[in-house]
Amino acid sequence: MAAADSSLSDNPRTFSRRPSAQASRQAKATKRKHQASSEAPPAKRRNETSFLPAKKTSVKETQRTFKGNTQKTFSPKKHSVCPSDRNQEERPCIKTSSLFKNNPDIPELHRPVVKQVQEKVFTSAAFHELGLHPHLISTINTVLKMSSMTSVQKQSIPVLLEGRDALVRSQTGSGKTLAYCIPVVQSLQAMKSKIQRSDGPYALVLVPTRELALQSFDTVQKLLKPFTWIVPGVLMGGEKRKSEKARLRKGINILISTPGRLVDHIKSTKNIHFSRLRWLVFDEADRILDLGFERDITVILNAVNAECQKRQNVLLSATLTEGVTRLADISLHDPVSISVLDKSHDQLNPKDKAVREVCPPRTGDELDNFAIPESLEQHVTVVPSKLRLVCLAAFILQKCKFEKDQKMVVFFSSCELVEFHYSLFLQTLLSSSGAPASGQLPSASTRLKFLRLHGNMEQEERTAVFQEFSHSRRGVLLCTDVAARGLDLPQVTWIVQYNAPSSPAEYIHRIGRTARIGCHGSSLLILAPSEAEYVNSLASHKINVSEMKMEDILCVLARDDCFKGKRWGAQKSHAVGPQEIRERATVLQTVFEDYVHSSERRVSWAKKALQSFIQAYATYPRELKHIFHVRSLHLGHVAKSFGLRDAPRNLSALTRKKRKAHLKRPDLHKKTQSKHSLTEILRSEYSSGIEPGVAKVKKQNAPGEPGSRPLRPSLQPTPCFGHGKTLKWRKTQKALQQDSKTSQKV
Ligand SMILES: Nc1ncnc2c1ncn2[C@@H]1O[C@H](COP(=O)(O)OP(=O)(O)OP(=O)(O)O)[C@@H](O)[C@H]1O
Repeated sequence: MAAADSSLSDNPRTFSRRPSAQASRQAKATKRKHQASSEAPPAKRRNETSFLPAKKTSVKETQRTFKGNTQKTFSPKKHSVCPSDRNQEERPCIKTSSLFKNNPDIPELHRPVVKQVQEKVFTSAAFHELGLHPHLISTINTVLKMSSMTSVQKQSIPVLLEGRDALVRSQTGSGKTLAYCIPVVQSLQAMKSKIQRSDGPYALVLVPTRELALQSFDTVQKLLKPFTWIVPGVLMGGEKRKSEKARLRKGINILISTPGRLVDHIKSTKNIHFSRLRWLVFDEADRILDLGFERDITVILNAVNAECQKRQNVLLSATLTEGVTRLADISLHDPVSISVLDKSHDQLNPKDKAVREVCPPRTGDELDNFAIPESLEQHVTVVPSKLRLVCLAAFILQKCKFEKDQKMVVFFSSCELVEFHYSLFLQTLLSSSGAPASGQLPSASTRLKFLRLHGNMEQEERTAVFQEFSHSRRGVLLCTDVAARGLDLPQVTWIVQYNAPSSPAEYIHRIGRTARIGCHGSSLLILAPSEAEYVNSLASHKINVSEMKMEDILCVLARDDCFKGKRWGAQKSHAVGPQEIRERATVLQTVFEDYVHSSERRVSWAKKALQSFIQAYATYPRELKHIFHVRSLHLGHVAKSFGLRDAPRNLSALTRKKRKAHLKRPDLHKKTQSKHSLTEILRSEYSSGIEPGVAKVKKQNAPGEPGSRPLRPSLQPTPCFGHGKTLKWRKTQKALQQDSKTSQKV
C-alpha cells in the first residue's frame, strides 16, 4: 500500500496530479518524514498547548478547541490500520491539517422551535366493539396479538365498514395497514354468495415497493386464517411472470401489487379481470399517485373502470398533501377525510358526531404540517464535506459498536452510493473472519453487521435482506428510499439521513421507520455547512430538530485504540484530547483513502459513486435549489468523503462544461427547472430503483416505459380516473421520456 497522503487541494480546479508531480511530492514527503522524526516538533506544534495529553479534557473543551489545527505527523513506513496490531514503526502517516483545515465555518443553527403536530397512537377501544366476525376478532387477538385499537383504526374501520370512500392520514407507524385490511376482510367474508377463488380480485391494494407488497400480503394472509376460501396474492417485479400468470389464472381474491407489475399483467395476461372488484386501496397514496407512477396508475384505473364502476376507494398515507387531495377529489366518491386529531381539531366540530370522529378536510397549510411520533427524537449535525465519511463511520461505530442492540437505517440518494458505502464499510470497518485484510479495523468488527437494500439488487437478495434485517436485533441497513415507505422494520433505534431527502414528506417517511406504534426512536440528519438552512425549511413544516455537534460524534474515536495515531501508540492509557481525536479521525480517513487507492479499479469505483452523488444532488426540486445546488459543492472536499485524495479531473470538466452551456443558453435554466417536479420524484423512485419498471427501462425498453417507443394507440392511457371523471396529466409523454433520460443518469 502506498504511503498515505491525505493532502487535498482546496482549490476545486486543481485536481489530479501528473506522475512527475507525484514523484516530487513523494520525495518532499520523505524529506518531511525525516524532519518529523527528529526530536523537535514543528514550529506551529510547539505553540499548541491543547496538543498535550497530560490533562484530562472534557467534551466541552474538546468542542471548543476542535477547529483549525495544523499539526502534522509523518511516518517513515507504510500506513497500517490498527496500531495495536502492528509494529510501532508502521504507524499511519497522518496529515491532520488536510482533514480539519480550510473547511467552511459551521454556521450557528438558529433553528426556530416549532410545535410539532402530535397524534395519540392508542385508544382504549377494543376490536370486539366493532361488530366484526368473532373469528376475525380472535385472529386479531391471538395471531396478531392485539387487543386495543389505534386512533386511526378506531376512526377508519367503522367508516369503511359503512361502505364509504375514505382518505386516511395518520402518522407513520400508527397502524394504517390494519385500518384498511380489517374492513376488507370483514366485508369479503360476509358476502352472501361465498367467494370463489376463480372469481378473481375483489380487492386490489396498490403499494409503491415490492417489500411493502410482501409486508401487506403477510398481514392480509394472517387475517384470512379463519376464512380459507378467500385467497390473497401478491404481484411484484422481480418475480417470475410465468408463475404469477399461473396464480392469476387460478384466482386471487385480494390482490396486492406494485403498479408497474400490475400494468405488465394487464397488458399481457388474459386471465386478469376486475369485474367483481369491491375495493381499491392506494397505500402510500401520495407516492402512488404522484408523477412517478402516473402512467401506470392511468392504465390500471382504465382497466378497472372498464369493468367495474361501483367500489370503495381508500387512499392512505402519513403525508397526504394538497396535491393528493386534489386527485382524491376526482377519484373518490363522496369521501370521508380521516385524520387523527389533536384536541384543537376535536373542538372544531363539537356538535356533529360524524365529523367529530372524522376531521374536516384540512387547508393547504395544515396539510403541509405532518404529525411526527411523540417518542421520536430528531437530530441534525452540520459537518464539512471533507469530514462527512469519517463522521458517518464514527456515528455507526458509536451506536452499533459501543452500544448494545442498536438497529440503524442509513439513507442515501442513489443505489451507487449505497453500494459504495456498503463495500467500503464492509472492507474497512468490519472483519468477518477475525483475520483482518489489509485496511481493516479488526476490533471494530465485533458488534457490527452491515446490510444493504436498493432497487438494483436481484429480488431474491432484496427479499432475503429485508427478512434478515426485520428479524435481526441489531445491524446497519444502508439503503435508498426503497426502504423509506411503509416498511415496518421492528426495533429500529436510529435513522440516519446521510443525503438529505428531497421533500419534507420523504423526510417524514424516512424517520418514520423508527419510533413506530409508540416505541422510542431517534434520527440524525447530516448536512453540509452550506445546507444548514434546510433546518428552517423543516421548521416551516413544523418539524423540530435539535443539533448534535460533530465533535461529539467524533469523540467516540477516543474509545477505540484502533484509531490511535503514532504519537499516542506507546502510551497505555491517557486522556484523549481534541488534538488526538483529530488525529484519530485522520487515521480513519486514511484507512478509507488507502482502501480506495489500493487499486485503479477501486479509484474509478469511488469516482463513479462521487458522480452519482453529484447527479443526485442536481435533482433537488426547485424550492430547495437555494440550499442544495451543485455549485455550492466543493468538489475536492466532496471527493474526500469518497476516500479520494484528489477531485477527479474529468468530473470537474464535465461540471464546468455543463455550467458553461447553461450560461450561454439561459433558456436551459427554465427548461431544467420545469423538469424538476418530475425529476424530484424520479430522484427517489428511479435512482433507488423502487419500481421494477425502472430496471426494465434500461435493460429492455419495455413498451410504455420511459425511453421506449410510444405505446400502440390501443394501449395509450386514456386520462380517465375513477367514476368517469377526467384527469389531465401534467406531462406529455415526450416530457416524460426526456425526464426519464435525465433520471437514468442519476
Ligand atoms: N392495534 C394495534 N395494536 C398493537 N400494534 C398494532 C396495532 N395496529 C398495528 N400495530 C402494529 O403497528 C406497527 C405499524 O403498523 P403499520 O405498518 O400498519 O403502520 P402505518 O401507519 O401503515 O405506518 P407507515 O405510515 O410507515 O406505513 C405494525 O407492527 C403493526 O403490527
